[in-house]
Amino acid sequence: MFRIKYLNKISPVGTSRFDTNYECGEAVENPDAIMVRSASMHEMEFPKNLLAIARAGAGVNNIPLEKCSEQGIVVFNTPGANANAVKELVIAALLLSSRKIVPAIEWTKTLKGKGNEVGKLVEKGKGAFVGPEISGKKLGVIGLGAIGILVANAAKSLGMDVYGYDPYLSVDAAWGLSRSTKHARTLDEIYTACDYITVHVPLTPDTKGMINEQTITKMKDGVRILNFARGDLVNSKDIIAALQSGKVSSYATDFPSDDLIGLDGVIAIPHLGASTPESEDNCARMAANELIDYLQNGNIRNSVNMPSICMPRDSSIRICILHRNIPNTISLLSGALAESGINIENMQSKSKKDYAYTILDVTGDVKDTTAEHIAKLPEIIRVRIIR
Ligand SMILES: NC(=O)C1=CN([C@@H]2O[C@H](COP(=O)(O)OP(=O)(O)OC[C@H]3O[C@@H](n4cnc5c(N)ncnc54)[C@H](O)[C@@H]3O)[C@@H](O)[C@H]2O)C=CC1
Ligand SMILES: O=C(O)C(=O)COP(=O)(O)O
Repeated sequence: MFRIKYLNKISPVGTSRFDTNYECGEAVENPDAIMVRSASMHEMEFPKNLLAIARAGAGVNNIPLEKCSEQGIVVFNTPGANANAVKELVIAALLLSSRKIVPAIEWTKTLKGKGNEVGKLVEKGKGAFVGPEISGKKLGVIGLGAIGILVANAAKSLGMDVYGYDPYLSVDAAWGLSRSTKHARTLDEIYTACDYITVHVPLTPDTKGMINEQTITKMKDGVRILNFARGDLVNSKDIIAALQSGKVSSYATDFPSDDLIGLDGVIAIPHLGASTPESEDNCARMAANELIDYLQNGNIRNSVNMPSICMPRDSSIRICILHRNIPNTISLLSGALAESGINIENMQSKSKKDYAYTILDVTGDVKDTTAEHIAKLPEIIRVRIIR
């Protein structure tokens, strides 16, 4: 029996994947795995038996990754599962930031009760809400991952001239990107050329505050900035000053903060990027499948802190070992198993930065003490035997 704790509401399309071998819910104690969306886990103490955390979504800045790695907790996310939902909201925000739609709707409400005058008042007042078309304008997309690519391609099909910047662009991503996207080799190319700039990078120490006074200065006067990635990518104080001076004409964000709410030029949306039934279902399904395959088979797919390994199961006993990525660990492991008369039938080992994962399918008399014996070897973080 595995225990799964939910820290946020997770779509039943995912939770229904857990059969009677699982006890699941928000009240579950001492879990073997956690499913989470945006709840912050930084202050949490993790139980010793916690094996995995699945983020039903993309961003993992709410999870203490280093602490998880040190404690042998595999962290999964669901790459691309909510990308279309975010893309659609970003396209809406491009138009909202251009056409003054929100203040215009608010103004229209003030005409309530004016009876037959409404039509005349509309025609008289609409001049205050003129805004440019996006067709033919330059859009800079920073971060060409699952979301950035969809945004770039959709903007292209709406007639925009799209510039993309991503120094770590994956080969798969490159295949998906419209060939007409202009390759910006530096951020400055985006900053100086673009009328609209949209950010789609993860929040990390490197990207925190990347949109700030210095970078805004390089941008075109009247630039429109969109942030549907994470609030801390943009320095609030600096963007507010730039809005007030007119340097930035609009800031659309999915991450409202107290200082931004209600300011002229700010379009603040309550983190709705992934809030569609389709994306909630996709993320939950993918996250649940990742957990099930890890808990039952030791397979790792889409982990952000550990390498991916998927090995089909046969009738052997499986030993799963999370360890540090240092030379000689594999030979220590095989030596320890040989001493206990255990034969390795199949194995895979992969590393990711400082950590590595090894799956051994074995035959022989595997006792529970075997795991304890291996766990005492240097640099071993966690050992699990799956029968
Ligand atoms: N508003 C919302 O509800 C949602 C927000 N997000 C946010 O959007 C971010 C991106 O999501 P995905 O596209 O799904 O992730 P992804 O991992 O597919 O793409 C991120 C891209 O950013 C690139 N990148 C990393 N550092 C960079 C840098 N310094 N400069 C330029 N590019 C850089 C990577 O190479 C990668 O291609 C997430 O990390 C999350 O914070 C994601 C989903 C929903
Ligand atoms: O996937 C992401 O990174 C998101 O920001 C979506 O967050 P949510 O699952 O809607 O709380």
